[in-house]
Amino acid sequence: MEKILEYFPKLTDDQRAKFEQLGPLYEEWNDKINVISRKDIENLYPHHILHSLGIAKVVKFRSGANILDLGTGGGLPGIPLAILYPEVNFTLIDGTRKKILVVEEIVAALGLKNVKPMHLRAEELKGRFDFVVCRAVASLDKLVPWSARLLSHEERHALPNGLLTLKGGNLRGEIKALGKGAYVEQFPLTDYFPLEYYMEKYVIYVQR
Ligand SMILES: C[S@@+](CC[C@H](N)C(=O)[O-])C[C@H]1O[C@@H](n2cnc3c(N)ncnc32)[C@H](O)[C@@H]1O
Repeated sequence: MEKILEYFPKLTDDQRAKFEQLGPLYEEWNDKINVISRKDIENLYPHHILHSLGIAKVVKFRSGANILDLGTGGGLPGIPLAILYPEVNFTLIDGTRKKILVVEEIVAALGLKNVKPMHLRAEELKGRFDFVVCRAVASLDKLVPWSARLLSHEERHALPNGLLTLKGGNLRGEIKALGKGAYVEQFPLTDYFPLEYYMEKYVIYVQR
């Protein structure tokens, strides 16, 4: 929790309380349904919650924005972002029913009113969003077409609507495979969180 407070020092009491509740909730649910590597659950805050919030360092979502978390698993990055942005609407989808059950339980326990969990594959979803966010779901050549048809044409952020995905390692091949038509920007997470764990971890932005 200290790392969250260090890099997000302006949290309200309510946000802080909700982030504090996340630890015990994920521990409880991860014992029943594996949504976070059991080896790494002790690093929930510095490795998973802070990682999810990396997206908020790249773009500040505006009040009333609609954000899709594609392949949310147990709610990452969507739940931490929904705590940080209570005035933004989050739709969290996953193709695996039991993972959405965990999201539903955590959202209910936190009393988050701005999160809509749905058991659905991205290819079946209808709707329009300002940004599609995701972590550890698929290669860019899959994520880009899945998200492209779901992005709204109405622009209301400093960054044009697009895909924001958390990825790591050498991404040159994946980015090259998208071809010259795609505008891609790579934001190193060490710019925001100067920690060894975040070396070679990025937010990848692909413009609609
Ligand atoms: C490795 S998990 C990552 C979960 C979460 N984003 C995280 O970082 O903890 C990938 C998830 O993406 C989901 N997924 C993969 N392709 C999908 C698709 N086309 N539509 C919806 N969910 C998908 C899988 O069911 C799985 O739960």
